[in-house]
Amino acid sequence: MPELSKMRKPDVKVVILGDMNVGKTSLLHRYMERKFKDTMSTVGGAFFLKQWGPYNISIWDTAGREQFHGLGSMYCRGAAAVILTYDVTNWQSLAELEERFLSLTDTANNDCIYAIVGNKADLTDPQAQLLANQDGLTEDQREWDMERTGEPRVPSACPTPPASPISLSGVSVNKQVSREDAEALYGRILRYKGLEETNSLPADKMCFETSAKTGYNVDTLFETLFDMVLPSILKKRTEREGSPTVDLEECKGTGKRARAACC
Ligand SMILES: Nc1nc2c(ncn2[C@@H]2O[C@H](COP(=O)(O)OP(=O)(O)OP(=O)(O)O)[C@@H](O)[C@H]2O)c(=O)[nH]1
Ligand SMILES: [Mg+2]
Repeated sequence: MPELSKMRKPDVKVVILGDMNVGKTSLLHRYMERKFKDTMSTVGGAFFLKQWGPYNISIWDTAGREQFHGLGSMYCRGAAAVILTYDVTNWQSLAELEERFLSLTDTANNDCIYAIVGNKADLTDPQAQLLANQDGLTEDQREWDMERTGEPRVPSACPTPPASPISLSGVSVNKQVSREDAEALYGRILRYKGLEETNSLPADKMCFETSAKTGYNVDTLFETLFDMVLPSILKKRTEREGSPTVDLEECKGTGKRARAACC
């Protein structure tokens, strides 16, 4: 763990919330370390620092266990984005977002962005089992090739998507939460926050289905959010430094491939 005094100062804060076991820590490992690895149920919270172009984004992983619930609103204080995570195979995990986690976001910034994320899509969606990348390789296969040869593998033939989840892994789990359910929750969150749907980011842009296991949609989720919090970063910097104008377009997406740093 790096010394606190040597750490870069975060420009903006993103928090990931949700019930225990939905895969919050796994999503962060997948994004920051490009790996799906064994996890322990999170105790308290953990903090990752991501360099995004010239900016530093802190991403806070939180514990879903009831006993740590009281810490949630502390982690959300000053957040520019909150990722509300559920498990697509577990209806209750979506319900918990509204019943238990939404009120924790009262301490977030007024212009905080909310994303709703259904994880474990690999258990219900054949596309997510394979990963959405064009070569059909999983992130782990790609990483392994790169480490071994220094080159990405050229696929010999275009992979044919499997007909059903059963033909891929032999595991088929019922999907309990549909995209429509998640989008309906997004609408209720906007109402809870007193925001007009017409003036807010649309539900279909803010609801994601991901798989920390295969990497499906994980980069898209984080990188979409990072682009969306740029105005927040720029506003904060302008307030701090008193600089009058910043070219948003110039800064946008500059760090797309920056490697993760974590503490
Ligand atoms: N199939 C599948 N399993 C997953 C996925 N993400 C996480 N898991 C598994 O789900 C379990 C819980 O994952 P965690 O990342 O520890 O969950 P968490 O939300 O951080 O849980 P707490 O820290 O207790 O709040 C682990 O056994 C993971 O291996 C996924 O995308 N697909
Ligand atoms: Mg965890």
